Amino acid sequence: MIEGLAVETVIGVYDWEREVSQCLLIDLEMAWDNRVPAGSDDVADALDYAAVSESITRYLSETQPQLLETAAEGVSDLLQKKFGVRWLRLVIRKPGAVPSARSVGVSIERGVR
Ligand SMILES: Nc1nc2c(c(=O)[nH]1)N=C([C@H](O)[C@@H](O)CO)CN2
Repeated sequence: MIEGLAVETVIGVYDWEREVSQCLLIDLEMAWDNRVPAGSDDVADALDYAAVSESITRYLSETQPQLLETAAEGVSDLLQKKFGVRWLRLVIRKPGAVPSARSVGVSIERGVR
């Protein structure tokens, strides 16, 4: 699980948004058989949350999508292909995008538990 991962990137549909960096907040739940790393005590058997966090940050910094939906589907594909995650629930929030709301964002669930 990863909660509140802050990623700075260019994100948004308006012209002014293509000129600035904004912060996204990411919450992520992922299915993984934790009995294997618990038995081996080896991070190589675990879903390394540091590596996952770094990959998400790099991916969003490089792709600079317009929509949160595009960002969410791209991150989901990345995690399934690169890390073999078979199920995930992902929330991407864009704080401040709607000033009268505490936060707005998208939530997706992909794969099979
Ligand atoms: N469903 C979405 N609606 C909107 C998005 C989005 O990514 N998904 N983005 C914007 C703008 O970029 C907005 O965040 C600027 O404040 C508007 N609606």
